[in-house]
Amino acid sequence: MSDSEEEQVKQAPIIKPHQKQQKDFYAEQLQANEEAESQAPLLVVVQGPKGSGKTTLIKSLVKHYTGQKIKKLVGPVTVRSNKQHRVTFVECPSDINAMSDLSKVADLALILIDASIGFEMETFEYLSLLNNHGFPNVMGVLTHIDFFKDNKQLRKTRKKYKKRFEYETGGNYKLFYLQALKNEYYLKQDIHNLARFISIIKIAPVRWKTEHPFILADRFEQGKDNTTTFYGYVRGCTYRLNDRIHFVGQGDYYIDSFEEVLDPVEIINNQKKHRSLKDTEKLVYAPMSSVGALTIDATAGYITIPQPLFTEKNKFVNNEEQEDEEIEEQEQQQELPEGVRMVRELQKLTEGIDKQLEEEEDVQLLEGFELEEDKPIKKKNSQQQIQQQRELVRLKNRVNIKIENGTVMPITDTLLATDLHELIYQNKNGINEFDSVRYIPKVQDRDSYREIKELFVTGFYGQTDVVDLENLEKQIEEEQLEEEQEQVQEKPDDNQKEKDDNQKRQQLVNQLTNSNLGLYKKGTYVKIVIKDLSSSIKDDYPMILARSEVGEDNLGFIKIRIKKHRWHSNILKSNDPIIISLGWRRFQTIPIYCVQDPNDRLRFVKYTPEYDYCYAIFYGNFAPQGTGLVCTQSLSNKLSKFRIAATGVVLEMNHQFDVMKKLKLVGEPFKVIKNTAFIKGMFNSSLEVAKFQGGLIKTVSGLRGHIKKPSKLGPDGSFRATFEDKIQISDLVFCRTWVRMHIERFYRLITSNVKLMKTMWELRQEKQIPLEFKPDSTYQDQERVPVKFAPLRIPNNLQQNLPFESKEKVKSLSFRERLRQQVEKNLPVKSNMTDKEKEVYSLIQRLNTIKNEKEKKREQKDIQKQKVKEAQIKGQKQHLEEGKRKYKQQKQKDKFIKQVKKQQQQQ
Ligand SMILES: Nc1nc2c(ncn2[C@@H]2O[C@H](COP(=O)(O)OP(=O)(O)OP(=O)(O)O)[C@@H](O)[C@H]2O)c(=O)[nH]1
Repeated sequence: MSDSEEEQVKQAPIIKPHQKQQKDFYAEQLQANEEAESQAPLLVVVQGPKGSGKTTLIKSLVKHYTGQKIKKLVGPVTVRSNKQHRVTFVECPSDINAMSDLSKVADLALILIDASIGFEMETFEYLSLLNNHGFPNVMGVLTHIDFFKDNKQLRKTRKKYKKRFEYETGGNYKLFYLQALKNEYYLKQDIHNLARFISIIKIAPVRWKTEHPFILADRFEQGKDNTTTFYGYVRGCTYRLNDRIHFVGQGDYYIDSFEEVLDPVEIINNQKKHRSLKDTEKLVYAPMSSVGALTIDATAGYITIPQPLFTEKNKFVNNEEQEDEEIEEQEQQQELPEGVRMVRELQKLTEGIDKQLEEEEDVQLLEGFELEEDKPIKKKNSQQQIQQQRELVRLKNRVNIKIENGTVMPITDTLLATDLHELIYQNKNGINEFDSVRYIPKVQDRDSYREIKELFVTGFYGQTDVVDLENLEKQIEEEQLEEEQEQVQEKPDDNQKEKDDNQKRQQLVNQLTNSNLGLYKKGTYVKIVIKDLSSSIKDDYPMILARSEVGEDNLGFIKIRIKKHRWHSNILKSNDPIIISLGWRRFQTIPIYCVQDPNDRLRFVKYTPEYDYCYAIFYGNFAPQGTGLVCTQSLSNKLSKFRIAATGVVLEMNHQFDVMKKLKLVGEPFKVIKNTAFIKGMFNSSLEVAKFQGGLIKTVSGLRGHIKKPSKLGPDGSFRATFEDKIQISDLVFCRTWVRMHIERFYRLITSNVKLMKTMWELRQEKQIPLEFKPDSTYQDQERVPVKFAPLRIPNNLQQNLPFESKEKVKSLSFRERLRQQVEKNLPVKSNMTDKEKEVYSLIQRLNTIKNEKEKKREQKDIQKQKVKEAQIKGQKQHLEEGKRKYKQQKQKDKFIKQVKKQQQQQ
């Protein structure tokens, strides 16, 4: 061994035996956990709009898996799909609460789409709910395809729906087609394909469920002492028992008792490889529905026997009719299976078989066959039965029966078939059981087999059929050999046996410790008792009992990222109540919306943006970061508009959040001395000024300044401020401030009998209050007078010190300019013109003056005309608006009066 290798060996950790044991133990535990995890029934939620075929689909699937027919479907239905796999089907009502609850628990969602209508609003709502509560596996199912008679149109529609479904679900999920209905069930082949897909589907883990155990109750009972008992499988993950439970949609309750009970649809744990089920192993568990003839309600179970099987025929019908009916019945019975026919005939009997046997000698046990020789053999319907008859008669003529003491008794002609059984099997222990399939008595040992064999000796005693006996012996020997071989094969080696024993023991220990520690693994069937349930339970509504996680029932402020749903018609308003579905709980709260400024300040916004994200802060129960949530505005199920108002995700939880609203204080200067200005109108008292001392202020023109001290000049609340330059007296001065917004501590858990807070809109509608008119809030035309600034005059001192570039230059003036200056300064003007030129010049001047005057007048007229026109238009507009307002008010009044009258009439 080289040095490096030696070093490696030295560095490698030494695994001690007890460490290995521990490692093995953990590996086993892990494996056991994995096994247990796979054992919870797959929860399939069947969702779709009204009349899309949800019930029909569940019934068809149950019939496919178990052969059982469900008459009335209520609540969850669990079926055994194969030995290791169970499936629970739940129908999802169109109620938004039920949809939201079931979207949180589904392993697989079957989304039904009625092809004759197309995608409906519920489908999009449910997809949105699934999206925000951790997207589980989804599958689309297209029903009502038989609505399309034209093949081309059908193909086109299927393609269109497939494309849309893929777009909505992200392209990873399948869309199944259910071609048609046959006898109120979908076609076998379609259902077979769908069932196969359900059985093999790999379930994507949803984070919420892997951390939050729950029970979807499939049965409940209400006791006399105000207790309610729920039964269901533990799902999600291992249930660690605590003293409280959250009944989704009902509230939190203390657990009275919680225990494991017998699983109604157990997994079959045998080692055989094939997983398919025998008929006897097929099982459906639907305690609230009526399956086949069995109906279970809260207090009792009933078996329904179809009408024709138990009603006695009317005895007073005339004979002809009766005969006709009998013929009809016979014809019907010929089509029925033999077993059914026998049972029906037995039901017709007015007295017991024993009595009939006593009274009559020729009672038939085998139909169409009489053992009495005198009587002719009756005509049979089927060829097979005739053959059977002949063989039996032949047997009867030849048979001699050996009785136990060895004597041979010849058969009498009148021997009854019933006596045959007694004669053959009398006093034989262990051979009374019949294998009804093969008609071979079950035998414990070889001797008894032989004894029975002797009973079937044909002919006289002594002339036994030697070949038969040999065959039989051979057969027995072969069977024994086979049995031994099987035993040898099945016999496990000692190690394996020991391992199995250990495993069993470990399982038992685990079970005991788990139940003592209050751990209930996923897939355990449990019974939960809670007391004093405050409201009644609807059995067609999902009953989800979730573990109350520590901290999740605490209340505090939560910051979420939220986005208005693109299909919701209105934007959301701050301080308007909203219903939020977060975690297991649904509650009403009052959020305020905000956005984040670059300096991390949360700035209040009155409405949510139309297409963008913003933040919302509300008072609610805590949920882990990253949990998705869905907001709705009401619980009403009117489908007039898209019910999901917004969706979001939890970002942060805290006892308080600072959401600030911008507030601009405006003031006017009333005295300006150089860079100092005295400002009024910004504050109401000198105390307020003292609070803002040192604060930053700004003029409209952009000059910055500081608030100095309260001033005695001017009204109360005036102050002295300094600016970086002298401000104008006409300037406005602003002070930008922020006000902390109050977030309401309002929280109302949604239960079945909760009263919700109304939104402003609802209140206005109810009380007929029109929108408040604020004249200040309306936009008005602004008339801005242009400011006349005084000409710039630079003092001589300053001008002398200025650099040459900025100095005033000596300009050479033109003749005209010089003239104007002379006129302005009243200096005598030297004229070079002749008299004639002067005359012409003065004439031109006069004409110009006249022209200018005329133009001036025309301009003034035009302006006046324009003003008149504008005034006319303005007047018309105001008049129109006034008219509109009055009309609206009148309409609202009429509506209100009508409602009042209606209410009075109803009273
Ligand atoms: N022609 C045709 N009829 C169908 C199909 N699927 C369902 N139906 C019929 O549609 C009707 C409604 O079916 P249901 O299974 O009760 O539908 P649902 O979704 O459970 O209805 P709700 O419980 O009212 O929400 C029944 O009369 C069905 O027979 C289909 O593919 N083709």
